[in-house]
Amino acid sequence: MSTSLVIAAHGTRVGAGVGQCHDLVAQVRAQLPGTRVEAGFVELVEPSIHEVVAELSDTGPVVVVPLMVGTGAHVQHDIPAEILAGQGRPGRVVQTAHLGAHGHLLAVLDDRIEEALAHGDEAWSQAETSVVLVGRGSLMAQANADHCALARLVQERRGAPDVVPGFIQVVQPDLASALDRARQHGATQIVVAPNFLFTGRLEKWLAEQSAAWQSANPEVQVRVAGVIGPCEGLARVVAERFREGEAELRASTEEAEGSPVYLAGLDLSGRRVLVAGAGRVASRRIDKFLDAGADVTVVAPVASPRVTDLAADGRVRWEQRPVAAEDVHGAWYVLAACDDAAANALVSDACEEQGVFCVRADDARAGTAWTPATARHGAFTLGVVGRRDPRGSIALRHRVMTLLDSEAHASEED
Ligand SMILES: C[C@@]1(CC(=O)O)c2cc3[nH]c(cc4nc(cc5[nH]c(cc(n2)[C@H]1CCC(=O)O)[C@@](C)(CC(=O)O)[C@@H]5CCC(=O)O)C(CC(=O)O)=C4CCC(=O)O)c(CCC(=O)O)c3CC(=O)O
Ligand SMILES: NC(=O)C1=CN([C@@H]2O[C@H](COP(=O)(O)OP(=O)(O)OC[C@H]3O[C@@H](n4cnc5c(N)ncnc54)[C@H](O)[C@@H]3O)[C@@H](O)[C@H]2O)C=CC1
Repeated sequence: MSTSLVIAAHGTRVGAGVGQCHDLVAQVRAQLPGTRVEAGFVELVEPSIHEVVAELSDTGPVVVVPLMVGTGAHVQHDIPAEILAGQGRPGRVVQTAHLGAHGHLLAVLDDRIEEALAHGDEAWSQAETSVVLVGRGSLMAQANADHCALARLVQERRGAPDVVPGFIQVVQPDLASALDRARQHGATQIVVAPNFLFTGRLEKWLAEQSAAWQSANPEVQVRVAGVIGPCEGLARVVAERFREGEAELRASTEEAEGSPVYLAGLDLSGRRVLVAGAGRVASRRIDKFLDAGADVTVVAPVASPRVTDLAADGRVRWEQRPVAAEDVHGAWYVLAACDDAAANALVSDACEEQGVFCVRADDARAGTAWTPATARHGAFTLGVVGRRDPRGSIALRHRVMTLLDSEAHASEED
């Protein structure tokens, strides 16, 4: 079932801003062919986020990407509440991170500043121009701190002399104070760059406040850069957030499904096991076959020292040649661990035909058995097998063994 994308936007009273948002939605659609992409709005514009979430989550999983440059009350409270209100079955809708200081967005901010430098009676040089980067301002300290960090990132990226953060509402420094600071730092040319997504009332206030400050400070020249606007860079960040959300949904579905294989205990004693390949992977598994009393035949042109020793001691039979389909005859269990996919395929095909379980070390899905991560605990063997995630199995085994160890130490101290 394909996953849909809801772009959770703010909304504005300004029609042109709504139009830009719809343009962006079209650009995101072009980036994600085959994915249904719809916009929902926190306020001022229809439809609301919960309406869109309700409609799309009816037919499948949904990723909600907050179309917000910073984290704030909308990202932390309003959008989650809208999702709760809209989702039918829980677990099918995820909210991703907001846009944040993504590299593509930094590049777009850079473009807008460059456009302002080039635009006007004369081109300004980057080295002689300071920037005031204007954010919206939030009641949440973290959002404001993120904006200050963003200003620093813009400065490092551009090598600009000075990038001063300022806020259009709620907190200090407001735009006029930020411009004062830039002037105190020695600026004679300043670009006011809004970190706003689309045109709207914030952009209008920004223009008015910049003009007012300019007339009070005629010795300094001020230019105002454009908003981020609907553009490829922004669309790419949204598409990337969508893919992150999809991966999160996939992981949680997989978690709910568990491992696809059946974990069995095989009695291999005296039974023939064929191992094709005698390298690193084969060697670590052969010892476990021997522990279970198996009659092991190894077929490989080159063997590890471990296998050579075992063969010299007569504990395994090693046939020094490439493996053949006939080698599977009479085997109860087969490990294909050659570093050659064609050789492994030849073995797993023969096993499939003869109804013999076969581990494909190079391509689990082409085989019919998987090796669990194991550990001994007294008379018991623990086995962990996952969703084709050996490192996850190793990590879980480690956690279990650490718990068992700490239990043992605790009982020693008693
Ligand atoms: C599906 C499975 C089928 C099977 O082989 O049985 C499988 C498949 C594959 N593993 C691959 C890579 C690695 N696997 C390990 C390690 C272990 N792999 C084991 C089991 C399994 N591995 C099966 C069930 C997994 C599950 O639970 O989901 C362990 C637990 C048991 C054991 O091997 O005895 C053992 C821990 C041993 C211990 O510590 O005791 C390492 C680390 C290392 O070798 O040092 C790497 C290197 C890279 C990395 O770290 O990721 C590749 C890509 C190969 C390629 O690049 O071509 C495939 C192929 C694929 O996924 O299709
Ligand atoms: N499932 C797992 O846990 C892991 C699987 N792998 C996969 O397993 C494969 C083997 O890995 P390693 O043991 O590290 O390789 P390795 O290079 O140490 O050993 C390869 C062995 O295959 C043998 N071989 C090559 N062609 C053969 C043929 N036609 N017939 C019989 N034997 C043949 C070689 O002689 C050698 O003994 C890798 O290609 C990799 O894809 C790698 C790491 C972990």
